[in-house]
Amino acid sequence: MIRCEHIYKSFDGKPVLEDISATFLPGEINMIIGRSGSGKTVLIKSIAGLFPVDEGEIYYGDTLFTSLDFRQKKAIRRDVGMIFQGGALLDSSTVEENIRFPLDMFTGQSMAEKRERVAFCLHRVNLEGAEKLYPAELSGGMIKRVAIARAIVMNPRYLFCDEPNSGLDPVTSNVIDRLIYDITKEYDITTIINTHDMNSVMEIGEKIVFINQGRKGWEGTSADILHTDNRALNDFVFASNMAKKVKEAARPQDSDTRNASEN
Ligand SMILES: Nc1ncnc2c1ncn2[C@@H]1O[C@H](COP(=O)(O)OP(=O)(O)OP(=O)(O)O)[C@@H](O)[C@H]1O
Repeated sequence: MIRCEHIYKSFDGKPVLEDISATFLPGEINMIIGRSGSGKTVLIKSIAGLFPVDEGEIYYGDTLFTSLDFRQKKAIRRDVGMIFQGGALLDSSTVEENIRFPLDMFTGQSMAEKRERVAFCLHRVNLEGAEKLYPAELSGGMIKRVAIARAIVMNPRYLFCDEPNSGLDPVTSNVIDRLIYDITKEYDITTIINTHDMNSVMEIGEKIVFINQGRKGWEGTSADILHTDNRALNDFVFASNMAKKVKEAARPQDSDTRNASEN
């Protein structure tokens, strides 16, 4: 579990996050949604410890992460897997070297042990046999799968994904979503995903936190989103005509309501 209490963060005096509190549970797909520039990336990077917060507390389980020194934070980071926009693979390293990187950094395992673990993770993301390929030889969907394999190679308890579907077609996006969902359930990971992809929210989202101009605008389940009165959230969710039509189709017709109350 990860818990944020009253997080504030500003850059050069400009507030970006104001009074954000939220709890993210293990074994669940927790999603942070909001418009471009609302502060999602700054929030997930603050939670991951990549940005120091100005005020507030972040707990990993019972551990107050924000009070730890560098060495103690590094120990917690062993339990964290991250997937960044674009995949963030090392272009001059093979798939195997990219996935092995956290093992090289954090463990004293033998090369045989590391190879075995890399092979297992590649199998888990359906990329067996891709060990010797370079990132330039991979499709966008394959790059994301390698990034997922690298993120899970250390058996993380926490998984942070910043726009994991950016640049992917809808079908490949669904494959990546399903993979992240399955891994989260399989290993009981506390997964936090930043997205503005409403399809992902409805497909795999469980706990949703809506950030509006740096503040928490709403939180609830993906099912609740369709019925909220929150204006800013509705403007965000139903920005596309297709989404509006889906909502209208889901709404009971006036005649249905009348019939129901008459019966
Ligand atoms: N390192 C930084 N230095 C200064 N300002 C920053 C920095 N990182 C982010 N910001 C500012 O913080 C605000 C929120 O940015 P952030 O990247 O968190 O938005 P976002 O919701 O993730 O947007 P998107 O969906 O487009 O990725 C923006 O105004 C941005 O310019």
